[in-house]
Amino acid sequence: MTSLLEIAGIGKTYRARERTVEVLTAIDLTVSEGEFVALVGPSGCGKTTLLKIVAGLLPATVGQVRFGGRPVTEPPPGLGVVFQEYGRSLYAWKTVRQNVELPLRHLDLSRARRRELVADALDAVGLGAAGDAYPWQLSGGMQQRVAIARAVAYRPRLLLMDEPFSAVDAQTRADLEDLVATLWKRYGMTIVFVTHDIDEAVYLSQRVVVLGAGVSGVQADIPVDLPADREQIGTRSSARFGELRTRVWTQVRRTPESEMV
Ligand SMILES: Nc1ncnc2c1ncn2[C@@H]1O[C@H](COP(=O)(O)OP(=O)(O)OP(=O)(O)O)[C@@H](O)[C@H]1O
Repeated sequence: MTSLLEIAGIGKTYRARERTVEVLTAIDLTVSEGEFVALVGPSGCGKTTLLKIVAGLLPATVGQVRFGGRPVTEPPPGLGVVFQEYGRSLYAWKTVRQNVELPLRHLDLSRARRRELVADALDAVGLGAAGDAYPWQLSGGMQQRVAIARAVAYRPRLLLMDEPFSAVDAQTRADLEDLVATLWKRYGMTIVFVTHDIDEAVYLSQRVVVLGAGVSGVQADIPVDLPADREQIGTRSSARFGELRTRVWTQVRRTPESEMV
């Protein structure tokens, strides 16, 4: 597989008045085209910071990110992002359809093609009938489906997701996890998924990357050799799932100040 994303020697130090905080040190990570990678680590270890650097939203202090072979210096085309705070990422005064269509307006597409992509994305997330609704008329889980539809309508090569399901109830969360797994296969995207939830990381991904607080480099990179077809009850109750979650937990707990839930 060819590598789509190359993170090389990334370090980030935040400087605020007299205080400096070194958040990331010497992070090297390569993600292949089509891979699903989960990123976990204790609270404050810099997961969101790393995602923002990869997205071109924040400059690194040292190191380089390459996406599709090109250095990332600003948000690159072909990259989509879904954050936790979906409520704030949707425009309340625009309909669901208009929200999903918005990023497509920057692309050189005919109106008919744009409409086709929006309809396909809304169907894919199970909201084919909700195009005329406004976000505030929808439940939290449905709003997050809109945010996901908006990202996939754009057909990104790489989708970055930052704790996208931490604000929804357990049942909705399970449904959204399965939705993302289906979309990943359907669109052939590469996904980097940040989560606090180790079981979620193992359930969804092909590889779990552990970042440590105050640790130089990636702490662990654990392949998830579960069958490709996963199912909430069967997969999570398998012996191999249990072994993998224990391995990831052990790595996360090795880091000081662990605050994992
Ligand atoms: N703009 C900023 N200025 C100064 N410090 C910052 C800034 N943004 C983040 N930090 C600090 O950097 C550290 C890492 O934050 P970040 O949000 O990347 O971690 P995280 O692993 O995603 O945390 P969580 O799991 O709690 O979301 C934290 O200590 C945070 O307080």
